[in-house]
Amino acid sequence: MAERVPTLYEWAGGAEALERLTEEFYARVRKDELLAPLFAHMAEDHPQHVAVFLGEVLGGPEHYTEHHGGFRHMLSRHRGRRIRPEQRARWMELMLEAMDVVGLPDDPEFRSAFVGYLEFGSRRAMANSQPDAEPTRRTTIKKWGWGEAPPGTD
Ligand code: HEM
Repeated sequence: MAERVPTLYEWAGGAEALERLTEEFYARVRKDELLAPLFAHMAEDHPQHVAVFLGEVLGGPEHYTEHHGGFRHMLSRHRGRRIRPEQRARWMELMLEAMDVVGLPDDPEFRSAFVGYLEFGSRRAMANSQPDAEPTRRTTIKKWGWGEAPPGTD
């Protein structure tokens, strides 16, 4: 029987690896002139909550849905923030740096899948943060997988 393909969450190193990622990322955000103003009032546990959210997206436990208000709560935190394209681009840049610094797996299969999600999520966050954003029908967190290149792909 074929072995089960690990989830992106498992491959990344689980909750602990994602927490290291978001701690490193928000340390950079706090010092960044484009992003710091947007996050000036974030709670102490914001990095940890985003790690839990990402874990759920990547196929880990559904703890953001069960304990942190779920998809609609995440949406409400972006609403009205008017994220600008250059802020989104910087957000991606700092995420990519943080991934390398904390040593997330750097195989092409994992990175392309994870970065694919971050491009998707950050563009959705930016769109939903505009004052004229269309209401979102989705109520549950979207899951992300390996896409075209699961581990072991030639
Ligand atoms: C894949 C992309 C993204 C994900 C998964 C994500 C996830 C989240 C989550 C889960 C929260 C709520 C945290 C909580 O429950 O406490 C949040 C809040 C927030 N996000 Fe995002 N986000 C993304 C992209 C962005 C981008 C691109 C920006 C801006 C450049 C942004 C700005 C914010 C801000 C300002 C908050 C509120 C912070 C506060 O509480 O003061 N997000 N995000």
